[in-house]
Amino acid sequence: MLKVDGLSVKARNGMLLLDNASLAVASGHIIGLTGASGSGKTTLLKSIMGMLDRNCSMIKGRIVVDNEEISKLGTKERRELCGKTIGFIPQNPMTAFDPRVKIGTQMRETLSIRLGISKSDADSLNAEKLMALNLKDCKRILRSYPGQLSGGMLQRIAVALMLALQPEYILADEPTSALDEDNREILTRILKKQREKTGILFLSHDVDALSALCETVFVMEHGKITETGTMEKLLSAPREKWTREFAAAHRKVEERNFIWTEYELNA
Ligand SMILES: Nc1ncnc2c1ncn2[C@@H]1O[C@H](COP(=O)(O)OP(=O)(O)OP(=O)(O)O)[C@@H](O)[C@H]1O
Repeated sequence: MLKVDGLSVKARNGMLLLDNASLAVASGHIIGLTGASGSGKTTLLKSIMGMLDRNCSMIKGRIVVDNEEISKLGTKERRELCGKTIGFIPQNPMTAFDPRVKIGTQMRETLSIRLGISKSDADSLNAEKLMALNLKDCKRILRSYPGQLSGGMLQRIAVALMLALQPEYILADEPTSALDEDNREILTRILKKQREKTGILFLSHDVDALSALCETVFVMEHGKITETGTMEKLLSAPREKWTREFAAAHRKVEERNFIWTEYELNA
């Protein structure tokens, strides 16, 4: 179980980025986290990863993974958890890779160091996972530098690496944001399958993905968890301001789609 317990994070300028936030992710479950832009979702993930910006610090609370309070560990021990115990799919895929090194080299080194496997085994595992994510041109991808690939491709490569590493917990920050419809569906299917052996914290504004994947969705506003429930319940009976607006916006999209479909049928 990965538990965030009463976490508060403050920036040096005095701004409270997280305010007594608590949630838990158990293996075999996908927990959703949504909320307005700037409400603190990424800060929560960075806190779990031990990757808070230098001008920010935890002022209260605990982060516990499988009964170990990881927020008490030093930087080096914390870094060792990255990849094997906790995997991170960042929101901006460009930040996931070193722009100076070819993708194939980065993936190979990550797997051979983290999993202790040979470079050729790492190459085969990488190719297999890239194919699973619909990146069929994997030879070219492995020979490319990050800047030669699209945002959507880099996002899927970050997911492929995560699948190869098989961490106990995955923190995914808007993993579908740069993907087209087909690839969003493929990723949703893969994460659903991955849930069997992993606990996943899934940050998203994508109602379809949140509904398809998450049993419980947490809503964050101004650094606080304000509301929790199934996506269906949050949309049909929202309590708090942001959730009400989010549900209303979703209804409008659905109505527009409905009108468009009717129009198409009558045209
Ligand atoms: N290093 C920092 N110093 C000061 N303020 C920061 C820092 N990092 C983030 N913030 C502020 O903290 C708030 C929360 O940011 P965060 O990136 O966690 O939000 P978010 O919910 O992930 O947003 P989005 O959905 O747009 O990614 C924002 O107001 C942001 O400007």
